[in-house]
Amino acid sequence: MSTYDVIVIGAGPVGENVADRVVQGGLTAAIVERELVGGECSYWACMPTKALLRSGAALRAARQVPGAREAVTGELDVAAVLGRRDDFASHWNDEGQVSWLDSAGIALHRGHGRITGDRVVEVTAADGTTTTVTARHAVVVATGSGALVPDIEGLRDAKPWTSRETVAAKEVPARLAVIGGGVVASEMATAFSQLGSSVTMLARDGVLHMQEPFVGEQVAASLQDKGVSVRVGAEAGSVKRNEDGTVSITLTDGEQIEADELLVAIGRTPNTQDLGLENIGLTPGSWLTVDDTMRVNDWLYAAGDVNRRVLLTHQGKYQARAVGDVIVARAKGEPVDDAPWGRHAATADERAVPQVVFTDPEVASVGLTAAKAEAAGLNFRVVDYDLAATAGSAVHAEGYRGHARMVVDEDRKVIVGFTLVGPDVAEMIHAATIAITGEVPIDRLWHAVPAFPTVSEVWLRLLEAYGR
Ligand SMILES: Cc1cc2nc3c(=O)[nH]c(=O)nc-3n(C[C@H](O)[C@H](O)[C@H](O)COP(=O)(O)OP(=O)(O)OC[C@H]3O[C@@H](n4cnc5c(N)ncnc54)[C@H](O)[C@@H]3O)c2cc1C
Ligand SMILES: NC(=O)c1ccc[n+]([C@@H]2O[C@H](COP(=O)([O-])OP(=O)(O)OC[C@H]3O[C@@H](n4cnc5c(N)ncnc54)[C@H](O)[C@@H]3O)[C@@H](O)[C@H]2O)c1
Repeated sequence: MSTYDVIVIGAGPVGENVADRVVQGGLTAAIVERELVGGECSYWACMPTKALLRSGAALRAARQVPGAREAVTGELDVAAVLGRRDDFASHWNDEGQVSWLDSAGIALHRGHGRITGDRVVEVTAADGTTTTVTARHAVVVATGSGALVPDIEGLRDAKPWTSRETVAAKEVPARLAVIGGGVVASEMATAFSQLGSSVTMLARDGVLHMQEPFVGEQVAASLQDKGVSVRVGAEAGSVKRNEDGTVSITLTDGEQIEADELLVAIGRTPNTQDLGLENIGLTPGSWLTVDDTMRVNDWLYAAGDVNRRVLLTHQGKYQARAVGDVIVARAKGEPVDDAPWGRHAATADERAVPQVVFTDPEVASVGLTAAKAEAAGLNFRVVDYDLAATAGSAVHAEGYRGHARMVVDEDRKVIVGFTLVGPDVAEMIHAATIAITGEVPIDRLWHAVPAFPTVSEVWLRLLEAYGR
């Protein structure tokens, strides 16, 4: 069969969810994938990175509780951690996800997809053979993103690691240098220092600087405690891979840093370079601009990383649910609900994006930072509280250190931003996501009583500090 109702290019988490939603809505769908079904997230990003980080976090947690601490007598078993990572990456084999596609009734075309005309996609398989597939209703681009490598002298020739090589590393380098201070840089500096690397982080613009300022301060301090050299403001001027395999990085101020491997983690570039965008009047290599239903034009949609709205799996999958449903509605001539917070609009992309950074301490945030509330021109108030002052934190871990901030829209009396930094705060953020998405009035939140003694008691303390 070469004609389907919907063709999805890219079988990452987003593409898979679009196709599933479309089929559940009664249409036929094919997915085109050039590498592994499951995409970046399954094999080189979310899952394996969290597996690399979790063992160190569990060890830290045990060491912070007297009684458990005494039971921990050794160090991390590096081989076991890497083995667990391999399991989480399904040993880079996509059989499991392919059988899921099968069971969901989604056709798979393996190969590189290129758009050659309206609703037409040409698929080039690994052996060079081509197939043409046509969509009756829509083509959805869900091709994701790749690592951005900047034009630093000698960098490309030095064959740096991107997130892919780092996440899939078979051995732990003795010395790892990292260019970047964002999410990948911070998580991988945490993971590799736990695994025994001596890590130098060249954080030109600061550590996690897009978050509230106290986040970067606490994460950088903790990385330094682990022996990571955090060099805020340092910029690589040139890079050279030496004959003995080591890497020399010369900073713009002339200082030289030596390492065994170099990770470049300075952001992403869209996978649209060879997608045939020129055949439909769009620019190859550009991010795809979409409306709130992920529509590019009357038959083309783009969801996930490739539209640059939010580069996170859960938010891309949320977009996938909206776009899958809206394609079905439009195909069947049913009403489209694309008003803010409507079923077919990805409104939360702008108002309530949760993110967890799995550093030690963890960072969990949703909605606006104070800086973003200021930039949006809101009349807002910031309320801060020390997480270590909750009874739950003292029980949770000795020497618990953490912080919470709530940003309140004073005109509407609702929370518009919430940030936590502290050990194991990841699971606490969904309460804030619900408060922001539900626009729960502060007066009503007063009646949401946190259980004692949990770290969530910070909600009560923040509301008291706010003036309830
Ligand atoms: C190191 C790292 C850690 C991360 N950790 C997290 C995390 O903990 N939580 C989180 O929410 N997000 C995390 N992210 C972000 C997350 O990985 C992405 O947001 C997510 O993978 C985007 O999904 P996607 O389906 O849009 O794209 P992808 O997962 O990139 O999938 C796109 C797919 O399209 C295929 N493809 C591309 N072009 C073509 C073509 N022309 N023809 C056929 N197939 C094509 C690719 O091979 C790929 O399989 C992390 C990212 C990185 C780099
Ligand atoms: N836990 C998670 O949710 C998770 C984990 C990893 C990655 N991700 C996602 O993957 C995406 C990519 O992560 P990332 O860390 O590559 O990007 P990022 O945008 O988080 O951070 C990039 C950092 O590099 C800096 N930078 C930019 N250009 C530079 C240059 N030339 N030299 C030095 N520094 C430079 C930026 O100031 C920024 O601090 C992110 O958008 C993130 O959301 C999410």
